[in-house]
Amino acid sequence: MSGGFVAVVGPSGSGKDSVIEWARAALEGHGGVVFPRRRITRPAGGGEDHHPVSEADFASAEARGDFALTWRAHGLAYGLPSAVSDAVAAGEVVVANVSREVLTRLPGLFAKVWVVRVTVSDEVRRARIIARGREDAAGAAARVARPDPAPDHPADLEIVNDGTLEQAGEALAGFLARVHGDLKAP
Ligand SMILES: Nc1ncnc2c1ncn2[C@@H]1O[C@H](COP(=O)(O)OP(=O)(O)O)[C@@H](O)[C@H]1O
Ligand SMILES: O=P(O)(O)OC[C@H]1O[C@H](OP(=O)(O)OP(=O)(O)O)[C@H](O)[C@@H]1O
Repeated sequence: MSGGFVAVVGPSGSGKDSVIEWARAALEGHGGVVFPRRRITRPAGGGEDHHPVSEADFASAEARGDFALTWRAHGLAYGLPSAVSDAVAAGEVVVANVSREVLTRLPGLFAKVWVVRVTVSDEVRRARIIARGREDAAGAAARVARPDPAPDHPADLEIVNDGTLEQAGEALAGFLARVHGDLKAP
């Protein structure tokens, strides 16, 4: 039985990484739901526990076929390791924060795909990006202004992250537990 891939998408600052981290901690020990570290050409830090890589190392890894999925945005390269494909093939549910640009590619890569869209108002987003402090003022403004590259793509779950992180995290954790349970159902 194959598993599937849960794409967590949404504009910068909507809370994707925070909600994923909350769900990861909540599902610790649950089994069958995995949260791979993204490879990003960005130095360590800034909230997400990603795997920082240089541009050169990213390009070599991409050429070797070390990635299940790659994309570029914000002047950075992002990749998910090829172990993600193996995990899905082995029946696991893999959860990752990805660009909305890759959504149309996912059904060609994984047996099952679910899309979780995280949203919040532009005012809240702007304030959260600035408070996060990862980007300089220009970088933060560019993230606020980036248009949605896939505005009409449907989602299986929408999380409006305008309440507490716990509320949003519980929504994702509950969805992941359901999806995983459905895969196991006879
Ligand atoms: N529900 C929430 N309430 C308050 N702050 C939040 C909430 N969700 C996320 N944040 C904060 O907003 C900022 C952006 O969240 P982040 O998870 O980095 O978003 P994204 O990955 O979508 O860019 C972070 O500093 C995070 O701590
Ligand atoms: O094409 P988009 O849907 O706009 O997304 C572009 C990229 O930005 C986000 O990552 P990143 O962690 O760098 O940014 P964020 O945390 O500010 O969203 C997202 O996960 C994508 O990798």
